Amino acid sequence: MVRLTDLSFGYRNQPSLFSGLNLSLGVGHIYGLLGKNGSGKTTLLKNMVGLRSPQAGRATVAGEDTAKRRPNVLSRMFFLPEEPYVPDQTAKVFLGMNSTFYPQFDRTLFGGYLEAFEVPEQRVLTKLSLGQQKKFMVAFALACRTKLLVMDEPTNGLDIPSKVQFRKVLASAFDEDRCIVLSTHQVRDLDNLIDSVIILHGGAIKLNAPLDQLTSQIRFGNVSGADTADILYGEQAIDGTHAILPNPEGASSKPNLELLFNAVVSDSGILLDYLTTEGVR
Ligand SMILES: Nc1ncnc2c1ncn2[C@@H]1O[C@H](COP(=O)(O)OP(=O)(O)OP(=O)(O)O)[C@@H](O)[C@H]1O
Repeated sequence: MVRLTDLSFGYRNQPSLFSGLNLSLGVGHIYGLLGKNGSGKTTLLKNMVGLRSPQAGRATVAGEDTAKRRPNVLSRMFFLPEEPYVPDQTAKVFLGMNSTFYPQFDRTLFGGYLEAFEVPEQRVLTKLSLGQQKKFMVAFALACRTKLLVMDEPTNGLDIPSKVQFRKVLASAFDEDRCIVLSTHQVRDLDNLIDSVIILHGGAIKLNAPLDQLTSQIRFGNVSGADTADILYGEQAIDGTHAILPNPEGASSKPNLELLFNAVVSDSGILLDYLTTEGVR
């Protein structure tokens, strides 16, 4: 569905952010793109959807270069920026002007999402609070039912109940024909929501793997004392060492995204080397 091939990009008069980057994303997945502040997540997503043009290499969706901004490609994807712009209009006027670009837009679903987010439908959009504006745009993005949906930091600015609602609504909107990409630097926000993780660090994709494939090869758990010998990565805590371990017996464990992220961006390459050996990366 999405393919970045040997992609290089840097802003004018700045060092290159990516050089020869490759990434392939398929339908039927909700990807979490994780990276530190300033690692280039937004820039990567903008290259993906054609809002920035690669200096070398290609970004394609369904085989077409997104930088060409062809209408038939644009109607199949939706990019929601971190701080979406809303016009000084009512929802009705906004929908009239924008939903026509998306042939699969579903008005009933949209109304249901707004209700779930408790966003009033009659108000002028600029009169909504920033959180309500964001939820309005999330509802619109989901209701467009595009094959590719890319959301940059979708949970930023949402209160805790809204984050819970966001998970529910997104899970209900997902189907096997869609590819959803969510970026965040707040790793915990994506817990129990994504099925695949992409980690961007140092201008490269350090990891791109389904969580079930990861947990078949590694185990997340707490260990203490003598058990620490096998650890691929660990962090000391009050209740022992929160650890990532080899998983030769294929035991099931709940992925700890924060620990995984810290392990991948740490200087220790032990976990990544292990995953390479096990064929997960
Ligand atoms: N329009 C721009 N012109 C020049 N430099 C930019 C521009 N936009 C971003 N940058 C720089 O590119 C780098 C990557 O920025 P980007 O916004 O892609 O990172 P990010 O991972 O999304 O960060 P965050 O998690 O803080 O949102 C940063 O060093 C940033 O200062």
